[in-house]
Amino acid sequence: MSELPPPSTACAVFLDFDGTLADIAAHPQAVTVHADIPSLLDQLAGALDRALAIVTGRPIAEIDHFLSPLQLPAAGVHGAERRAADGRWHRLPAPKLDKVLPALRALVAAHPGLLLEEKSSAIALHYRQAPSLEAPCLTAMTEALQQLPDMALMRGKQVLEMKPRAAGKGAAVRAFLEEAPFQGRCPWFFGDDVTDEAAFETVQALGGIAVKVGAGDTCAHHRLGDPAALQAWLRQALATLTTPSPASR
Ligand SMILES: O=P(O)(O)OC[C@H]1O[C@H](O[C@H]2O[C@H](CO)[C@@H](O)[C@H](O)[C@H]2O)[C@H](O)[C@@H](O)[C@@H]1O
Repeated sequence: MSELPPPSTACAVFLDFDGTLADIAAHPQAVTVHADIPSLLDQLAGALDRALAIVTGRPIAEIDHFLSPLQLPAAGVHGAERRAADGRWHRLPAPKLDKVLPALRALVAAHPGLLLEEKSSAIALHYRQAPSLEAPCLTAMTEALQQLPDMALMRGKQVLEMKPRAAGKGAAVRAFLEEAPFQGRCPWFFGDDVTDEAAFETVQALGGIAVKVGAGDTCAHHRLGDPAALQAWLRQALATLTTPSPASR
């Protein structure tokens, strides 16, 4: 791991949400975002010519809710949906999740500790409140996957997620980087989870900076301890980018 270099106004910043901008909570809706985060992100985006985006497994609508009133460029559902900086939406075709939902709903109904998140193009089966049920959850998701060959299984933090094979955080970052205001900038990606590794690989292959937030194996060359450390870095980055250099005073 090496020390983070100072940011410059030529960066594009990409931020994961859960475990990165916000601490992990007992339930997906129990997450809280520090009160000054929307304003901080808005100011930082301003210093970067708006080249700042959220790249998350959640639907973009949920990110808008947590960061309200701020609406940033965003990739949601692991890249299955994307709102570009010009406000245009890009969505992969919705998979036929109806084929597998009844069996997964039945599993969750039989075990109140489990939680099923039904997204437009993905399904997340959470077992944070019932960790002993990880194995049956894996069996159920593996069986479901056999009916949906265009979907892939990912293991997140106490969650098993099924998302379109064509969707990924690396591809989402590449898509942003083909468009203004991201194009031509040095990409920085901050994430905490195995689902962020594809984005880490992508930005490092492009000469950018990958930052793992928290513990765990990673291909990222840089690390911050936790979401609080990221928030401190964001505040420092804003100060660095908005303080005139001595030469320009
Ligand atoms: O890509 P991310 O922004 O990191 O989103 C990944 C998944 O995060 C959420 O689940 C995780 O966070 C929850 C709240 O802290 C926690 O309760 C859960 O155990 C974690 O797995 C979210 O619910 C998923 O939809 C995201 O895909």
